[in-house]
Amino acid sequence: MDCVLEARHIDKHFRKPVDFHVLKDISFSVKQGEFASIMGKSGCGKSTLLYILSTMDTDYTGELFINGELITGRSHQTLSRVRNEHIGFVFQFHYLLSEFSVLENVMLPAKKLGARTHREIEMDAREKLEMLNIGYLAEKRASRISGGEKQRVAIARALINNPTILMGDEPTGNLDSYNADNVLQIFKRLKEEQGLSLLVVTHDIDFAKSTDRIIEMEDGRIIKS
Ligand SMILES: Nc1ncnc2c1ncn2[C@@H]1O[C@H](COP(=O)(O)OP(=O)(O)OP(=O)(O)O)[C@@H](O)[C@H]1O
Repeated sequence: MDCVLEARHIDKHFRKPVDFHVLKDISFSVKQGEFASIMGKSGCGKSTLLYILSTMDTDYTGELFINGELITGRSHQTLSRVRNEHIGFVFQFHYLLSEFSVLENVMLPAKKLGARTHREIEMDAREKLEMLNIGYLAEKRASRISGGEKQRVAIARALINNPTILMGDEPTGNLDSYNADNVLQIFKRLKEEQGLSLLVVTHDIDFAKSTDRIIEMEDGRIIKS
């Protein structure tokens, strides 16, 4: 598989309260094992684009391919399957369920997919936590761990269905420099050791410089990639 994600002429308007042309003819692709970042001034359309690329927003023109499969115009059921099977997502805020244990949080997306037994999922979740050096947190309540630990748990959760591509919207935006670097090193390891593809929106120039490629946006367009 060559390209894990391909955007062709993605265009989007927000119609309310007034017409606003937020994305203008966006075309680019992410290759297998590539770690790309998206940068650009606040309001240039990064999050809007990522929302489309992660199949959560279907209100656009153009074409989106994930793993070679045309995603645009498909049913909600298909989008949900593609999202669960192929895409891991890490946000600025972790959105862990605070009343559940770390292990339960990581297992949740795999239980939703329903392709494996509880035991298989639990073993995999523990392995993912170990890989991120937080195996010792498995039984803790998600509300009782630090911000940096929460983000690593969110990464383990994003990896539980073995996605083809990991997308992040400011995944280090809420972290101090130590924990931000920790997340960056984890992403680089996932790329190098597992051939994972990553696409991350960031405001952090040092983070972006550590990725394979910086896609620069301005006023709804890609100006450099
Ligand atoms: N639902 C909406 N309706 C109208 N305009 C919107 C809507 N959502 C976002 N916008 C506008 O679209 C533009 C792009 O927003 P977006 O959140 O994609 O920018 P961004 O580059 O991710 O910004 P930031 O770096 O601040 O997160 C902004 O001007 C924003 O105000």
